Parts: sequence; C-alpha cells; structure tokens
Amino acid sequence: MPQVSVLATGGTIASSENDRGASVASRGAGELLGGIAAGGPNVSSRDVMRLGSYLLGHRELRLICEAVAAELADGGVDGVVVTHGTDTMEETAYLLDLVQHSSKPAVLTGAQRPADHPCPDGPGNLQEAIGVAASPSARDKGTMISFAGNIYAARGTRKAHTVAPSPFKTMDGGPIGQIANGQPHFMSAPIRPRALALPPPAFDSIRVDIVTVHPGSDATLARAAVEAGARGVIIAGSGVGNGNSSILAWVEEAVQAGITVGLGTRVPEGPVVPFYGNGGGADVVRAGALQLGSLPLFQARLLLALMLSHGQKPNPELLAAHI
Ligand SMILES: NC(=O)C[C@H](N)C(=O)O
Repeated sequence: MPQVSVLATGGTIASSENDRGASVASRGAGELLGGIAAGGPNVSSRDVMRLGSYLLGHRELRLICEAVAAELADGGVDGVVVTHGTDTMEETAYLLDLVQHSSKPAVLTGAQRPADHPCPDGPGNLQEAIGVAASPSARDKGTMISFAGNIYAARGTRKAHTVAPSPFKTMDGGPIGQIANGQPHFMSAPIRPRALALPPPAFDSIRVDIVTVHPGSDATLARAAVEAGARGVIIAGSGVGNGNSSILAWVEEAVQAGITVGLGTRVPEGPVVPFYGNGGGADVVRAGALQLGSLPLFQARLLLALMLSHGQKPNPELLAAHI
C-alpha cells in the first residue's frame, strides 16, 4: 500500500467562522483527514502552520519547502500532499517545484469553500490529491496542483478566478492531467529545469517588488521599492512588456546601481516580446532589464528572490531554462 504524507498549512480548506463572523484557518491536518473516506493509501500527517495563504511571507514559504523536502527524502514515503490556501498556492507550488530534487510527487490542494460550509469542496479535493500523490504515474512530474478534478503543473499556473470552485488555470496551456474515480490520468508532463538548492535563511528577508505600468504611471513606486530595500524590481509592463520614458530612465539608473530589474507583462497570457521603442520593451531591455518570457509575474518574483538569496545575480543565461 502506498504511503502519503499530508502536510497542512491552513487556507480555506482548514477555515471556519470565528466569533466575528469571519472565516479563519483553524483546523489541523487530523481534522481535515477526518472528512475523507476510509480505504486507499496509508496516510500520515503533520501541521506545518495554520494560516490563510494571504498571510504567508518568505519565511513561511522556506519552512514549507523544508518540510516537503524532508518528507520526500523519507524512504517510507511515496508522495506528499500540502493543503494550502488558494490565494498564493501558485507561488508556493512554483517555489517547491524549483527546489524539488526528488522524483516523488508533491501535490498541493485546498478549497474554495470553508470547512464549515454546508457543502465543502475540501474533503473531495484532499482525497483526490492523496490519490495523485500515491500514484506511480505522478512520478517525475515535480510539484503539481490538484484541484476540482484537474492536475496542473506548478509553473505557469495561476489562480484565475476569485470564487469559482475550479479557480486555477495554466497560462498558455491547460491541465496536465485529470482525475476520474480517484485515479489520475496524465495527458502530458511538465518540462522542468534542473532543481535549485532549497531557499537559505537569507531568503526570508530578500525583497523583490512588482511595479505596474499603466496610463500615467511613473518611476515613483520603483524608486520607493529600492529605498525600502528591494534587491530586485519587476516591471509589470503593458502589452508585450512595455514601460514608458519615466520607467526607462529609472531602469538605466537602477541597473547601474546593481538592482536586478525584470521585465514582465501585466497581460495574463503570452510571452514578453521586447520590440517597441520610446520607453517600450526594446529600450527597457537595452537598459539592462531581464525579460521574463512567459513566466507569470508572481512566480518570476520568487525565482529572482531565490537566486538573489543564494548570492547569484540573475542574468539571461541563469533565467533561460525557467522563462
Ligand atoms: N480559497 C482560499 O484558500 C483562499 C484563502 N483566503 C487562502 O488563500 O488562504
């Protein structure tokens, strides 16, 4: 019988109403597992933290990475499930995938309706995620998100709907698998770059900010980010990744000062293609910004933070396999 380790971190799957009528993460792994049917793989569980994922910082992400790595390294464990809030699941999943050396699967899941809802979706999602983590067919696919019957690769997947029961979407793609009768059926496998080292303690305090381009935007917020200690700033450019003259002047200055500047796009799908002038993407990249390809902004933010925390200065060669 396969052995699956369930690590609980909080999120709506673990949430119930408090005395102010607000939903808060309050249930641990044991309670979550109490809601699923008997039979199936052997399951062990552990509470790593109990937080809504909108409250996570880099330190919490590092602790989740360490907890998952420890379980995957256990010879008696075949796969790991992480229960997690959906708000920032795309970030934790991507970071876990970046640092996952094991061929065993790590599977994140959660819920859109709280645990005390009359019709909660958490128990079904958890049961399916356990089935994915236990399956030999899930090996060599890294970290995945299993949610509402679909399995998504970590890279490129975003929360694309605030309340829909199936809120995830892989940008420029679709799910890599589906679950039927508790069994995963994979249609494809993600292309994964060579795994990076786990985040070091320095990761906790690395600051990488995102600044959005919009009509009338200037470099005030980018400048403020650096003043607040940001080692990296990602420009969420318009369209194919465009700035403007104010942003361009700031990029020239910031790159000279050793700040890592990334150029992404505020458009949900499609790659950054720097070819416009007058402060557009071609100028911003010429000024030293690193174009971030099709990697979603919030995942790119973690990639830059991880590299910086390892003492690596991100450059086009280092980013090539990831974007
Ligand atoms: N559906 C959810 O889990 C949302 C929740 N606010 C969280 O991310 O923790």
